[in-house]
Amino acid sequence: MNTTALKGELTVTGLRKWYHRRDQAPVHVLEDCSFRIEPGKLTVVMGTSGCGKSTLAYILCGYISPDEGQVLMDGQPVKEPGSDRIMVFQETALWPWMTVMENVVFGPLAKSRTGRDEATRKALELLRKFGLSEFKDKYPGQLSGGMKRRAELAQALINSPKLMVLDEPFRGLDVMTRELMQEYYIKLFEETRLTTVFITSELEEAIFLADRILIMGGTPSRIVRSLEVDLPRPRTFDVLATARYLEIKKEALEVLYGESMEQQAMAC
Ligand SMILES: Nc1ncnc2c1ncn2[C@@H]1O[C@H](COP(=O)(O)OP(=O)(O)OP(=O)(O)O)[C@@H](O)[C@H]1O
Repeated sequence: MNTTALKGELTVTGLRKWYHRRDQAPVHVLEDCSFRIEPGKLTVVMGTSGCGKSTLAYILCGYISPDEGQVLMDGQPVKEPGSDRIMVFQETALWPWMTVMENVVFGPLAKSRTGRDEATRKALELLRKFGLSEFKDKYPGQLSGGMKRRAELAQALINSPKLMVLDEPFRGLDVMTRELMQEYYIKLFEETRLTTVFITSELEEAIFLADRILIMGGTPSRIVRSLEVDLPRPRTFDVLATARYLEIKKEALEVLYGESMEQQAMAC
């Protein structure tokens, strides 16, 4: 097992976040939002659209600050972005004018943490793992959606982060490609046990990947339910046909449905 399994623990306490906008009413997104992310585990965060999932992800990575509360990673306060916390966004992060290889080695070379030979060696290893060896000299515009997502994962992992935060990384992919990406990702996670926070609005994807699902709810939002996903690992799509999967799905649906009804009632 990789040593990262022992790192990346997050303790999140009492987060409050408002967005202040010129000439418009401020938006109160998070209130008293507290939870723990266990090291070496894959935690999925779900919630209705606009409840503040991306806001939470930005705070965990130090891109924005909460108005109140704190995030500790391995006991240290998170106050700014750092290369030990990597975020993979919904939108592509590949530079279109660079080849796949140039994109993947860009981070370590820019920070002068690694020599070019070492960065190239690591990049080749990651590209092989993601089935992209033959595409290393192609430009992002020459890749399919799934290939771009895999190249972005390689681009993120080359920095050896302690924590990976993925914000709906497979949104917009067609169903088959999305399933393939889920398989790639679960294999990668089970091999590395890199502490992961994975945001998704797809319940099947959430249960297939997760060790635990945190459901956000309320207005402003907080974590309203934590569900253990005690399905066996290594995990294959066969788990989706088990009685335990259906039990977890039913429990999650009840909470998500309740939250969505509450949101609609408030909007009326
Ligand atoms: N920079 C900003 N300035 C003002 N309001 C913002 C800003 N970013 C987000 N918001 C508002 O904060 C709320 C939460 O947004 P956020 O993107 O975090 O939610 P989300 O759950 O990730 O949404 P989705 O599921 O649709 O991606 C929304 O009402 C959004 O309009």
